[in-house]
Parts: sequence; structure tokens; C-alpha cells
Amino acid sequence: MAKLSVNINKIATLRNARGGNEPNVLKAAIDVQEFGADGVTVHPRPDGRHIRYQDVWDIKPIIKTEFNIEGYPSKEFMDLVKKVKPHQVTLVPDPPEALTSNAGWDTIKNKSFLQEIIADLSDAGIRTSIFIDTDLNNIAHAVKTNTDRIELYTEPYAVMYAKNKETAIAPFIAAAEVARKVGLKINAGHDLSLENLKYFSDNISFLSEVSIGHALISDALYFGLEKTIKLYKQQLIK
Ligand SMILES: CC(=O)[C@@H](O)[C@H](O)COP(=O)(O)O
Ligand SMILES: NCC(=O)COP(=O)(O)O
Repeated sequence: MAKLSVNINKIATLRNARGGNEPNVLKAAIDVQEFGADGVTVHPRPDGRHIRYQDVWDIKPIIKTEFNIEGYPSKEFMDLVKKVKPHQVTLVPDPPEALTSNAGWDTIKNKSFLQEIIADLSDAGIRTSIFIDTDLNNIAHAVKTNTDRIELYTEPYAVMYAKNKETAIAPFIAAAEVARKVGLKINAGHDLSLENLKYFSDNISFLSEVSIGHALISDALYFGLEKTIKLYKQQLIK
């Protein structure tokens, strides 16, 4: 069964709206683990609009499961993660002004850049994952970066799922098969939800982890955080 890492960016978005400490991001990180999440994901962005670098430092000591930090490997980001040493760093190609992650790496063009960054993270004892779309050439070349895992960028799946779920999942099945053949472990994330998660998980063999934030935190407004996490975990049971 794939692990569920809860992305708590949106808790920080709400906190930052008023400048105080409500809701408390640290308490959320403790609680999601208490409620059954297998990990905590954060994505500190350069403008600090949700998770800030200080949050990352604060969260690190309360992690009992797995800590996954996502981001573009700028100098600041690399300095942070090499000191914090999370279990996993997920590299995303987002430009600083990106509203949210909206594309995966071109692993052919960025091969030597990713090789250097990944070697640096591996030397620091950190597992690596790279955010990637379903282009089979990119997936086949991902292995040359020496990354441990890929994270399949699932927004296109989520968008197409509403129209035709078989069409939506087909490129992900093909991508996962190539990844498995070249020996890469598979994570997935972006816009996964209670509606589309089960079909994804049922159809993608060897899925190691999903990271989910926006939809999960939105659902928690209606169901509460504890029940919501249990509902998401249920979708992952095969
Ligand atoms: C890589 C990825 O898909 C996530 O980081 C996601 O984009 C969440 O980031 P935001 O919460 O900033 O939208
Ligand atoms: N890596 C994806 C992630 O952490 C959460 O993405 P989303 O569920 O907020 O779209």
C-alpha cells in the first residue's frame, strides 16, 4: 500500500493570512502523523507565502514518520535541506514566481544539473525524488540523474479524470512501467483527491508514496483532519 504524506502548505497559507500563529503549523504536523499520515510534506517557496524556512526547522524535530521537503534546488534551498536532512527531498523545476507546480523536469536538458544536485543530496544521506510528467523519454532519462525516485505530476490525470478516467490513467500506467523497468521507485502528487485517488492507486502498481495537500486540507474543513486522513488512507488500500 502506498504511503500517504500530507502536504501542510495550506495550513501555513491560512496562518499567514492574519500574521499570527493560527492555525498552528507545528501542531498540524504533529496531528497529521497522530491521525495516521505516513509522512509530512512541505514546499517552502522563495516568497514564503505558505511554509517558511523557519517552519521547516520547527517541524524537523517532531517528525515521527517521514519528512519530505519539496522545492527548486536554489542555493538557499540546498543549504536548508542539507542542514535539516529530511528523509526525502523532491526536486521541482518551478520558477520562483510559479503559482503552484505545473510541470516536471526535462531530464535530458537538465541531466548534468540534476546529477550534481542529486549527488550533493545523496552525499548528505538524503533520498531524492524528481517531479516529472509522463513523457517516456524523460522518465527513461531520469535514471541517469541517479535519483532514487520520481514523483509523477498528476494534475493532468486529475483534470482528465473528470472527463474520462481510462484516458486519464493510460499515460501514467505507461510511465510507471518504464520507471519500474529502469529501477526507479514511484511517488505521485498534485491535485490528487478523494474523488480520483483510489482509481490512481488501483491502477499504478509499485506506487511508493502519494503527497496530497490542497484537496485533503479542503476536505478537512468539512470532515475534520482526523476523519479526512482516514478517508484518504482507505483509498490507498488495494
Ligand atoms: C510539487 C507539487 O506538486 C507540490 O508542491 C504542490 O504544487 C504544492 O505546492 P503549493 O502548495 O505551493 O501549490
Ligand atoms: N507533491 C504534491 C504535493 O505535495 C501536494 O500537491 P497538492 O495536493 O497540494 O496539489
